[in-house]
Amino acid sequence: MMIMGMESSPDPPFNETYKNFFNNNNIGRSTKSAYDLFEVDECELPLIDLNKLNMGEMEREECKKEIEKASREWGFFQVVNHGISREILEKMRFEQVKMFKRPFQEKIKDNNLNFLAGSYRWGTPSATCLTQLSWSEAFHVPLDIISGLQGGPSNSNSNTLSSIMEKCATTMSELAHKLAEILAEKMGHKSSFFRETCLPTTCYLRMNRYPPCPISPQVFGLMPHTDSDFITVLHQDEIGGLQLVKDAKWISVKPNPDALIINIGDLFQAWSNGTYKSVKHRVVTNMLKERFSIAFFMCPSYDTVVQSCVGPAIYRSFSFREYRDQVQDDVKKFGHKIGLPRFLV
Ligand SMILES: C=C1C[C@]23C[C@@]1(O)CC[C@H]2[C@@]12CC[C@H](O)[C@@](C)(C(=O)O1)[C@H]2[C@@H]3C(=O)O
Ligand SMILES: O=C(O)CCC(=O)C(=O)O
Ligand SMILES: [Fe+2]
Repeated sequence: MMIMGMESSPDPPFNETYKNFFNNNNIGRSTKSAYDLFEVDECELPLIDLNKLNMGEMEREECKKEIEKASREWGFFQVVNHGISREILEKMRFEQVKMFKRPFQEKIKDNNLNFLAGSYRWGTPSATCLTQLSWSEAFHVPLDIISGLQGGPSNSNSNTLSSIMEKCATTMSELAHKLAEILAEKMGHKSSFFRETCLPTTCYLRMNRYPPCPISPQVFGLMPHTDSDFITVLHQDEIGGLQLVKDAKWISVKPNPDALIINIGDLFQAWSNGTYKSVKHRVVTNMLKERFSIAFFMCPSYDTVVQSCVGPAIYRSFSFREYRDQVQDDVKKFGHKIGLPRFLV
C-alpha cells in the first residue's frame, strides 16, 4: 500500500509523532480492512420532532414514547425543533473554526488561549498502535470555566468565543435535562436527580476537529468508544464520518443539517439498569476534507453515586469518580476503555 501525505507537516503534527504506526505492515496486519470501515450502510437515525412536546397531551405522549423507544433500541437519535437556533449553531461553528485555525504552537501554549488554557487535546498520548490513535484535535471545556469568564478581562476574541460557547452550552444543557427527565419518567421516576447532580461545574463542551487524513482510510478520527456520561448532545457538520453499532454491525449516520444527535451514555445505561443503551460509536477520517463537531456531555459531580433505579441491579453502584478513574486506568493499561462491563454484578 502506498502511504501518501508523509511529505507535508500538518497541524497538529500527527505524521511526525505517529510515523512508526504508519508503515505498510502495520496498516496491513493490525487493522481491519478499509472495506470494513467504508462499506457500511448509511442510515437515517430515528428522527424526533420535539415540537410535539409543546402540543396536546396525545402528541406529547407520542413524542415521549419515541424518545424512550429510540433510547432502548438505538441508544442514538436525532431531534429537530430542539430549541437551539441555527444562528447560535452557525456562530458557534464560525468561532470554533477560527480557534482551531490558530497555529499549533499557540494551541498547546496555555497562556495564549486565555480561558481555554489546558483544555486542548490532540491525537492519543497513550496509543501504542494505529487502532488506538484518534486523528483529531479537541478543546474539552468545563461549563463553569466558560461562564466564569464572561465579562472578565479577556481580549475581545476570546470574549466572542466564550459568549457563544456559553449560549450553546446553556441551551444544549437544557435540552439534555429535558430528555433525561422524559427518560426517567418513562422508568417510573419523576426525578430531580439530574438537575441536582449534573451542574455546570461538572458538564463539558467539547469542540472537535478532524483534519483530512492522507495516510490511510483505516486511521480513525475518533476511535470506537462509548461516552462516559448520562447524555450527549452532538452537532456535526455536513461532511459525515460518524458511525455507530446497530444490531452488531457498524452503520454510518447521514448528516442532517437541521438536527442534533442525541446519544445515551454509560451512566444512563447503568441508572436505567440496561434499559437505555450506551452504544459504541466512532468517527472515520476523510482523505480530503476536514470535519467539525461540537458535543455537550451531561456529567454528574465526581461524588455522585450512580445506581440502578430498578432492581435487581445488573451493575453494582459506583461513584462517577470511581468510574472515571477505572476508565483512565484501562486506557493507560490496554489502550482502550472497558467501561460498564467492569461494573457488572
Ligand atoms: C482513549 C479514550 C478516552 C475516551 C475513551 C477512549 O477509549 C476513546 C475516546 C475518548 C473519549 C472521547 C470523547 C469524550 O471526551 C470521552 C470522555 C469519551 O467518552 O470518549 C473520552 C474518553 C475519556 O477520556 O474517558
Ligand atoms: O464528532 C463526532 O461525530 C462524535 C464525537 C464523539 O463521539 C465524542 O466527542 O465523544
Ligand atoms: Fe462519543
